[in-house]
Amino acid sequence: MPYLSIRKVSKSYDSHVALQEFSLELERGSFLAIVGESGSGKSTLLRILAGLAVQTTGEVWLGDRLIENPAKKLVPGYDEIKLIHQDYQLFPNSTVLENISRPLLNFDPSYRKQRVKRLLDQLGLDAYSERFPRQLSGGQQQKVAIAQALAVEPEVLLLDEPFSHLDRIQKHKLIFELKELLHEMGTTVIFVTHELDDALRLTDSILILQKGKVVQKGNSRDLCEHPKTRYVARLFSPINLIPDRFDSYIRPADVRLRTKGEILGRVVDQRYLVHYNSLLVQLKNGGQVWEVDDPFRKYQVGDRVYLHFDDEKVLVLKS
Ligand SMILES: Nc1ncnc2c1ncn2[C@@H]1O[C@H](COP(=O)(O)OP(=O)(O)OP(=O)(O)O)[C@@H](O)[C@H]1O
Repeated sequence: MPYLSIRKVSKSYDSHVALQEFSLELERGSFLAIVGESGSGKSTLLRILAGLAVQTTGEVWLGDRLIENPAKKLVPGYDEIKLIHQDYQLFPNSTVLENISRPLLNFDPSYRKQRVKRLLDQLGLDAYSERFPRQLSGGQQQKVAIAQALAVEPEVLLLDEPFSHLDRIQKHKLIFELKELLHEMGTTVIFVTHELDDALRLTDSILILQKGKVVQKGNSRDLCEHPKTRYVARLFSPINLIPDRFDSYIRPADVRLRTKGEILGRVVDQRYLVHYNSLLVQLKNGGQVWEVDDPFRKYQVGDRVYLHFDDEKVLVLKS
């Protein structure tokens, strides 16, 4: 039986449709990442799911409970569903321990103490419990905000790009730690981001939003091999438009470099990457520039190269 059920939810601001009719069912304890560019409606959806924004149509159900929006509920939001976004607000004059304790003020003091101790331990914050937020790094502050949201043991955690203040290494470490912790707690998680790489570090279950509309849902392999739009294809790698063939594209990794052949070009740039060199090749006819992988690091700027690809690797993408 689906646990979180989103039924025909949509949102318009005057005549602007921020989210087209959206339906989704999630099992308890499952993880989903929603990937979309800026303005695609990700935050709008999460705020509706958390009961913090009024939808134009549709309903959200958690088990057999209807999630009421602020038009119906005097105190918006639910303890069962927590939303964390990048602009978390910690209490500046409270210590880490006090910040994490706050949501638990109405709980039994011994439970509160034990719960906060566990969260400090789980998020690796023990050493900082007596510090104030200003005495912490961005990553540590973000962990405190996460601990605060987890204090009441929400059943659903909605993550709205909460790691965007962190550098790549810190971010990936935190996603990894959080993934283990949330699986252990059995939390149902929806993570929205515009970075596919971040999404895939948390889960392989991906939904792509474009201009307020779901364009595709699946795992990374489905999406990479059978993208429905150019945007979905480009989340994985650049794509090169094939001359004289409508809406046909090829990925840099699917182009082979030869010294003889059909499509002639000249290498105009070369970048050293961990598994291959990435080349920019200017095509002779038309002057278009292709991005091509050179796995044997064979070619230099100025070299003439011929480009080959198998037809089965061609992606036909109309939008
Ligand atoms: N209060 C509002 N009034 C009018 N339009 C709004 C309002 N909030 C959001 N929008 C519009 O709705 C659309 C979706 O916004 P939303 O914030 O959900 O996108 P997003 O995918 O979360 O973007 P980002 O990644 O930049 O946060 C955008 O076009 C935005 O301008």
